[in-house]
Amino acid sequence: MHQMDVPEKEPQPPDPSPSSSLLPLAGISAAVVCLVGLEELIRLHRKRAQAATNSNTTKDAATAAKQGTRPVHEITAEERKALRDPPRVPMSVTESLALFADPKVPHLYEQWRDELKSEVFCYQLPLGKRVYVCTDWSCFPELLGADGLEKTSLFKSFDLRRRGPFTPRDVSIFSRKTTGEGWHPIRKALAPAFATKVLASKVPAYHRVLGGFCDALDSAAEKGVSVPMDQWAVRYPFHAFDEERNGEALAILESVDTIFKEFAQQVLNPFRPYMPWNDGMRKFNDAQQTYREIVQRIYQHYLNTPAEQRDPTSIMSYIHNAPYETEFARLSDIYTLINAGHDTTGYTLAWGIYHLGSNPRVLKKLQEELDGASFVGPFPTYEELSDLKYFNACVKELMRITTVASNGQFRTLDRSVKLTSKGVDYYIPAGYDIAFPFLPAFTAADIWGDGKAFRPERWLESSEEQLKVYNNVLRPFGIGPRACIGQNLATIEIRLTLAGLLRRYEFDVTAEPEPYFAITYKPRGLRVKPIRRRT
Ligand code: HEM
Repeated sequence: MHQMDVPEKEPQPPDPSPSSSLLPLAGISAAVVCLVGLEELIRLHRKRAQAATNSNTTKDAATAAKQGTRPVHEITAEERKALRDPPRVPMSVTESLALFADPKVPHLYEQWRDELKSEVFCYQLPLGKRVYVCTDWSCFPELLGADGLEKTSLFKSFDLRRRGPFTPRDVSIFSRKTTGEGWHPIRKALAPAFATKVLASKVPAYHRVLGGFCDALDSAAEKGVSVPMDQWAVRYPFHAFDEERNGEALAILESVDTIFKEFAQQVLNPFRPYMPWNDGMRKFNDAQQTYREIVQRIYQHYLNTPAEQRDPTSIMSYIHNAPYETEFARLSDIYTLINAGHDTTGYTLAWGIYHLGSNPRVLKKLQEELDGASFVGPFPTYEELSDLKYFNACVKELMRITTVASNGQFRTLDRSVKLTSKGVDYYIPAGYDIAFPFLPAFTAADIWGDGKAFRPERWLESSEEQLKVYNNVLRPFGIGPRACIGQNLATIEIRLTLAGLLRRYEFDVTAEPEPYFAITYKPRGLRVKPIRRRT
């Protein structure tokens, strides 16, 4: 039997214990570095990035052409004069600090856009950091497409952390560089696992998971009690690896808040990973330790399965066979796929139940369509759902109005760019991060009219021209080479589960959700009472 050599062979972690005699010294040094030197370091770094982009334009273009990577057009001093600086959100340092701890950021993008009357703007963070924001979807393809910007290095914070030195070869598919070595071979090796044909062949397994969800809802319905749907919906997504390990996956998700909080802190202070005495870092490290063990168990379970019993088309088999540079990167991908796959689909389902539970008119129409369709088994299959027009419109509307990846795509400006929005040419300087949030674009009044209303009819009654615009804007899985690898899995999962549940139950919303952003956009606190339908 193949035994895993991770993490036994890993270097031991630096001792995070507060009793270390070096701790006070380390604390003082880090504090000095953080408080005095950090701003200067960041300023110098930005200056260097800017100078490098300015002086290396021709060299970069030649190298890029040679390597098959993107060419870089740098803005000349002459061009720069004609460009406008994006407006800045008026905000004090205290306000910006509070902002990063606030889980409602996606809404602020819309608020700022309206207050500043501009789809392109920036906000200042402490320590010389600045984040640019573009809410104008028509600018997305140029900067997120094939020759677009690189993912921000901040995404590394979402990776499984190695004990001891963490190298660029250890990061997951999520945070690897698009242009370097490593990302393409792994992405190519994993992509077949997410082909619709492969996923559709696993529908019987998905139905078993759905059956478990229904058993739990039946029991709640019999007792007449309400259930916390935000928590339940993440419990039942079809597990990316195998049905038995669902509990393990959940344990990872349970501490997603810890990761998010720490991520937000690291945006403000990139030295935090080197401050193991800090309480937030300590919790983060504890969570990471737990995750390393869980992910290791999940992979070991696969390795312990005799080869002839393994499903060669499972995601885990593809991970097992992919050409990872380090064994740790393999584990990091298992972790990333659980994180990226479970929480997103789970909360989309929870939002779906909320929207349908609180829109009796829409639910009635949808249930009439589902009742009128003929399904062979107790739950619909993927193919059986494809022709249900109103159902399809409801799913689209759900992916739009409370899109779970609400903050969209986040990139680093490795060059200065000209961004044209609503007829104005803006200058965005190299060295900063730029956000392309989805929620403002998916609900904008100038595109959707009543964009804040859950109205599936917009997908059925609009002109062809209008639908073309809608479909261009609504890209909840992102665009470009880094768009979501799991979008087919998510789509199948959301469709099968929603149709399966809504044929069987009415959902009485007993507690309204509080929209909450922690990596994804969640209906926190949503409670619903399931009521079995008489069909
Ligand atoms: C409703 C469900 C989902 C939504 C809305 C969603 C959305 C997204 C978006 C917008 C991105 C692009 C991020 C960027 O470019 O910065 C992304 C990337 C990614 N997603 Fe999803 N996702 C969903 C489900 C899934 C599932 C089910 C999986 C896997 C099991 C998954 C795995 C990934 C991975 C690995 C990436 C990074 C791809 C790369 O950088 O090459 N996602 N997702």
